Amino acid sequence: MTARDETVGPATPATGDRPAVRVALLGCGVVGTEVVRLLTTQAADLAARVGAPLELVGVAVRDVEAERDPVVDRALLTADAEGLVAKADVVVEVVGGIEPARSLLLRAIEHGAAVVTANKALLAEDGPTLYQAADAAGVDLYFEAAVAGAIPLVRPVRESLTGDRVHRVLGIVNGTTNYVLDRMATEGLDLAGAVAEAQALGYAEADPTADVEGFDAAAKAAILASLAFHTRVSLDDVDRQGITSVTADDVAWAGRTGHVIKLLAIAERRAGADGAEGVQVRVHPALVPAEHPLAGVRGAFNAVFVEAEAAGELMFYGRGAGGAPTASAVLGDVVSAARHRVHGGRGPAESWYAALPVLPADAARTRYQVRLEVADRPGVLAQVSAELAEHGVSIEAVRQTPSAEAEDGVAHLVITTHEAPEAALAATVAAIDGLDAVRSVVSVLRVEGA
Ligand SMILES: NC(=O)C1=CN([C@@H]2O[C@H](COP(=O)(O)OP(=O)(O)OC[C@H]3O[C@@H](n4cnc5c(N)ncnc54)[C@H](O)[C@@H]3O)[C@@H](O)[C@H]2O)C=CC1
Ligand SMILES: N[C@@H](CC=O)C(=O)O
Ligand code: NA
Repeated sequence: MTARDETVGPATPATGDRPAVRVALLGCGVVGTEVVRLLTTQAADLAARVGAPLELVGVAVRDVEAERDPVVDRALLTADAEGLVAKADVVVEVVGGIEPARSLLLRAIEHGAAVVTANKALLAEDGPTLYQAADAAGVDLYFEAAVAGAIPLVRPVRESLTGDRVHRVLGIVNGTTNYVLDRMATEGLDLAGAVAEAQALGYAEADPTADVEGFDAAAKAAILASLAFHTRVSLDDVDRQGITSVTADDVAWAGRTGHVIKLLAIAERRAGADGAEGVQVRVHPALVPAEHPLAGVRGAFNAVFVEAEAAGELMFYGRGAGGAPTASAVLGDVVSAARHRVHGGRGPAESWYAALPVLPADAARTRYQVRLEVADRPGVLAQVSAELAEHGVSIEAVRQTPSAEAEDGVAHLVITTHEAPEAALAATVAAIDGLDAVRSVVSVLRVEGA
């Protein structure tokens, strides 16, 4: 046997006599319960990967008497979250919302604990406060679960691509709305019916506002934009439109024109009005060509494209929600933070050196599909075309069909434009709406991913 042979063989967990890394869990709902399950069932493997055992020292809950999954040891439950964070090396926050999550995380950091959170709402509203506190205390702040659940996306953008220059991030980051739009397209459901189905399946909450109004996707877009462009971007900087205005008719027409409607989050570098580079971040429903990979993202799945200078186009796909998938991302962060406790080292701090201006919504340039009900008589198309030309919006295609539902003498006009500034398109639509021959502007949807 050679000297080399003696060094190889089955791996032995190198935990030695190292003291356990104490983990505190704040919140024991959908995600928290699955975090406990992984910490419990994977304990030996996690210890081997960290180099020391992970000891769950407590689980802070609102109601210690409530019925829970048997995987949660009731002896660990406490209503004293503040007291718990003072006893931990790593604090995991899966409570959600702004307060008391923010205060608890800040308290944990003050005590010198590394923190792991899945809380996109808090990060998008007040991430810099947490980053600054973590930096001052010299502790880790990890949040892979906050964007696209199980999909490794935060770490690739924050760490793997930090040697490159990201141009654009585009994707589906909300599983609930993707499920709803998918059911509308495949089953012909209306929005309310599809949302009710999503609620019954546990995707949408009883109050589905954060998902259907695009707040959840906008928070994730703000976090991704901050990481990708080394610039502080908050929820308020995101031009946000949810899916509540998407009708069954819009979905059916999308299909007829070779598209599907998806709620997209887009963050990109753009030149502002003064020509200087800035960042534009938006969330809105958009028509995606049926052959585009995003069109094939079904059900509650997420998928995100990242376009970078040297790397080119990267695609990340998987489960963006759900207890177990989200817990997978949380545990990855726990292991990273715990390894630093055991072996030294730090995760990345906030990087906002580029401080690019966040550009207003009208800085965006996209293609559009405008659907109109018009009088079915000679010259109407020419009038509409003239308005588009007047505002510098170039037409890519026009399709005119007598509308099956419309009364006699009314035609349905579907105009697809070339890329146009949002402001020019808005002015064009207002002018078209004012034409006598135009009965109504039925819908205006952006076209992305062509
Ligand atoms: N459920 C999912 O698919 C995903 C959730 N997330 C994020 O993970 C976090 C947790 O989400 P879920 O587990 O789905 O929510 P959840 O509502 O199921 O669980 C939150 C738990 O925290 C408890 N809680 C509230 N205030 C508390 C307090 N002061 N002290 C202790 N416990 C308190 C609640 O009683 C509840 O049991 C949120 O930030 C959410 O945005 C992120 C990705 C996916
Ligand atoms: N509500 C979110 C899940 C958490 O991020 C979604 O539907 O994607
Ligand atoms: Na993720």
